[in-house]
Amino acid sequence: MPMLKNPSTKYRLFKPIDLPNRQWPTKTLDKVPRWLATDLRDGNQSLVDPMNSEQKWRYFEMLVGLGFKEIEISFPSSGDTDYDFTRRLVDTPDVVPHDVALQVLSPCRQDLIKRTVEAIEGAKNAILHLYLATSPCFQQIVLSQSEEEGIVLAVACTKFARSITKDNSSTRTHWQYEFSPETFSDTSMDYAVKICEAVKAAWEPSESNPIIFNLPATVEMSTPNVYADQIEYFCQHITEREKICVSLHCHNDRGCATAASELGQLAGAQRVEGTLFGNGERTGNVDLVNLALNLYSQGIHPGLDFSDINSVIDIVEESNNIPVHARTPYGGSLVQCAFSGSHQDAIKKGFQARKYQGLPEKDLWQIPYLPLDPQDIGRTYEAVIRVNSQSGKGGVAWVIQRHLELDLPRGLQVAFSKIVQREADARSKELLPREIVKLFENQYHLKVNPRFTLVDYSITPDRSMTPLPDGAPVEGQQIRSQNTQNSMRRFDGVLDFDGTEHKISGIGNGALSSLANALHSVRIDLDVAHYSEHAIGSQKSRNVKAATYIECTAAGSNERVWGVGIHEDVVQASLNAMLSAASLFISSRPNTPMPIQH
Ligand SMILES: CC(=O)SCCNC(=O)CCNC(=O)[C@H](O)C(C)(C)COP(=O)(O)OP(=O)(O)OC[C@H]1O[C@@H](n2cnc3c(N)ncnc32)[C@H](O)[C@@H]1OP(=O)(O)O
Ligand SMILES: CC(C)C(=O)C(=O)O
Ligand SMILES: [Mg+2]
Repeated sequence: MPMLKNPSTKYRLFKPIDLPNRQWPTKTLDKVPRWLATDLRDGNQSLVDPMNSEQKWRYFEMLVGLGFKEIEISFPSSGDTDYDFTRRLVDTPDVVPHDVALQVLSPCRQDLIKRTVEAIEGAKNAILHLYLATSPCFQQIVLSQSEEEGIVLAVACTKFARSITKDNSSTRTHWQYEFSPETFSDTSMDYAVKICEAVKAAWEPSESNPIIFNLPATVEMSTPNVYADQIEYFCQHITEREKICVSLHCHNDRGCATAASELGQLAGAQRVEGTLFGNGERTGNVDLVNLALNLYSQGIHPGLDFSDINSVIDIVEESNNIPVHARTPYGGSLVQCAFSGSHQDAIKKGFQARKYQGLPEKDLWQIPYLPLDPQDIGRTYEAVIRVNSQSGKGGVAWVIQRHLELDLPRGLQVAFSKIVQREADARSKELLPREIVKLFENQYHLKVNPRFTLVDYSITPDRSMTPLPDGAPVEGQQIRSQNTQNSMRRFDGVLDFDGTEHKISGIGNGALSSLANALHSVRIDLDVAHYSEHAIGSQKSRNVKAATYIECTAAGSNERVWGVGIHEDVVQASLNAMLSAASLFISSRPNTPMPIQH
């Protein structure tokens, strides 16, 4: 068995900055940032097979449809695909809405900046984005550059960029400028501020057209609070703050990109760069769906429309050729779904309370275990509860309720859930709703004929006032009274038992009890212990039926069986329920002698 090596000489604890008066911990995230989607650049550059022009086009249209106003569309100097795509977007009328700015990225190299500007020139609104790494690690290892040389290069490139963009008198574009001190989160804060001051002086931003300083956690190096400190430090120390838009660009190496982006906003950032579902280099960029819906589920509209999240997922998955993980916040296929019994029970009670109990703030979403209403992102309640061997009665009852409109009484929930549990254990897999419904219909003979069926019957007032035979059931309070004047009823009928007909008759104080009494003659001695009913179907369509549930105890034993009957006629529904229980009873006792032939 290999042992994880001692890391203490190989890796270092990240050294936090000293920020004694930090303000961000007491702030609340209640503002919507400027969103920048970099799926078509940072996301795209990390794919095994980068998107082709058609895929980029479709993705771009989706981003616009979702409401993004700033979209990083390409790295035009990387090659023809990105360059041509950029030009195609710029040159095709009516594709880019007037209020959408197209962002393009270039390294600090004049030839590449020139090509980048050529690609985007003519766009109504463009953001030219340059990057240069500022951490000691990158300066020493990658760029072979001193801090001073870095500043000189950044300033020279900014001035060059300026000369061919906003200072170019023939430009048709409204230019914004973004500078990213790449690897900001591993940079000395004083140096980060210093290089940005120099870039700012070179660009000369205004309040109405601020420069964007995008402060990336190019590689996530620390806990999110440290990143927030760095952002607050930068915001405190950079001058002319009103001419600056501070932007975040968090990667997810430690799995904290969402937290870092949220805390970074508390620390003063106004803008967030990321991708849908967090595609991007290595573990990805911050997930903008996550951030946006975090705001939404706090009652703040993020300005992005994820009301049809499944369509978004389809396009993202097809374009990236990477599946959205089932546990991805909000979007994952299993995120609004519970398998475990106690979660299902709580969710079911939550929906019941929402429907039936006038909760104090009736519109407020208060469903246990579901922080967001699945319908808000275009999902239904159907799959909120799914059933496997970890599930309980509540989950099973939910499925039956949603698919058959049956509100099973608690005892029946318990009884049926045992059957489902057995089946799920035996199969070691999830039971689909249609399989659960079929189990229920088979168990209670809703579709298949019960072993007992009534070929013919009549229920008449018992004028003979015959005394009740021994053991004839007296219907309980919950049993519907059939007659107030003469409480006794006589049941006469022909019963088919497994293909053989039997004449039966009995007396009781209602239809149900007279049938139960009549069943004595075929050696079925059942007492009704529970009876309940409700209507199903819509009153409007006049397609209303009665659903009846009875629980019977076998005379002289503790055995209990449930029966379910559904019929347009309420009396027939209760007789069906009785026969359903009787069928279950006889099937549960393989050694029961055949009923007496008449
Ligand atoms: C953190 C980020 O996501 S940054 C964005 C990264 N995205 C991409 O790289 C995708 C597109 N890239 C490309 O198509 C290519 O890498 C190009 C066109 C930019 C450059 O290609 P090449 O000239 O072949 O250079 P190559 O990719 O091998 O190496 C990068 C070079 O740029 C230098 N470099 C790296 N970052 C920067 C920068 N921000 N500014 C200037 N030069 C830089 C490196 O030091 C290296 O220089 P060297 O050749 O003198 O050692
Ligand atoms: C280009 C920059 C912003 C980048 O993608 C990063 O640092 O991660
Ligand atoms: Mg990045």
